[in-house]
Amino acid sequence: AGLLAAGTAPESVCATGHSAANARRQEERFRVTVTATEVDPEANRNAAAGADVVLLGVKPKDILALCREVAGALRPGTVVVSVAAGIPLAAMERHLPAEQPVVRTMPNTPLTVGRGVVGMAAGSAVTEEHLDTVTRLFAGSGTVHRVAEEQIDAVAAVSGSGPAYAFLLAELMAAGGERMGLDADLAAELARDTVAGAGRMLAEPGTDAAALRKAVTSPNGTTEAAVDSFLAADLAGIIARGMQASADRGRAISEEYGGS
Ligand SMILES: NC(=O)c1ccc[n+]([C@@H]2O[C@H](COP(=O)([O-])OP(=O)(O)OC[C@H]3O[C@@H](n4cnc5c(N)ncnc54)[C@H](O)[C@@H]3O)[C@@H](O)[C@H]2O)c1
Ligand code: PRO
Repeated sequence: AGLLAAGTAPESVCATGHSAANARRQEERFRVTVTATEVDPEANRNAAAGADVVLLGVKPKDILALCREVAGALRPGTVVVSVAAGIPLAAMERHLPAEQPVVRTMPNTPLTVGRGVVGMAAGSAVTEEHLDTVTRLFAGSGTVHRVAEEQIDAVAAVSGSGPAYAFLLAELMAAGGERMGLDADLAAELARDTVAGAGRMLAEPGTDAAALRKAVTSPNGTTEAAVDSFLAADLAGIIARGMQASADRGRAISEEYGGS
């Protein structure tokens, strides 16, 4: 969805997946070619053979097997792009032909609505031209940031996993509203629209989260009471520890699945 929103022509995309039924659904939804490995065991290799860019979107535990599967089909200049959390560039490079350009990315789901964020780190055979190609793929549906690979786990902790934190906030605000006697549907709608509206304000150029928060916080008013209560309960520490857990999990995935 993000690639198409960014302007990639549907007829230039060949996607693959396991299930034939799901492949048909995705073809209808996105108007791209989708082939299923349960019907054609060569689906991944055939898709890779014709591609300028191969985007690997499987679970981290499956990435290296997929690299081995498509390795023999890749053309020398084809850029392999991974979105997998935790899987190091060096591990993918070990399972692909020598000198294959590999780019490790950390995207997020708001790409599907044109407001995504992507962190991107370059493998050893990647040129500026390859990075420009990958940047163009994502840039129409979000912002793309080049980072050192050592920073990708931190990018995942902020922006890769980040949408879930905002959705969790909406869930918890809805539960809080219900607890105070609001109808469940009304509480959910108020919370959802509030998080979405605040996101829209943050998306305006030149805005600053702290300044927007202060504009809502009247001295000695209701917001101040809530914010003081959050901070007294160490919300800052809670968020920092959660983000550290995300980054730690990235490193653990590297050790679990990226070492061989
Ligand atoms: N969901 C996110 O917000 C997000 C953000 C950044 C990165 N990622 C990364 O995206 C990847 C996918 O995560 P997900 O949660 O979307 O998983 P998912 O299970 O929803 O998607 C994986 C897909 O890969 C298909 N698949 C598995 N093995 C295959 C194979 N050998 N050939 C073809 N298709 C195959 C599955 O059928 C499935 O459709 C992970 O590596 C994750 O780290 C996800
Ligand atoms: N989703 C993936 C995960 O939860 C990577 C960041 C967002 O592991």
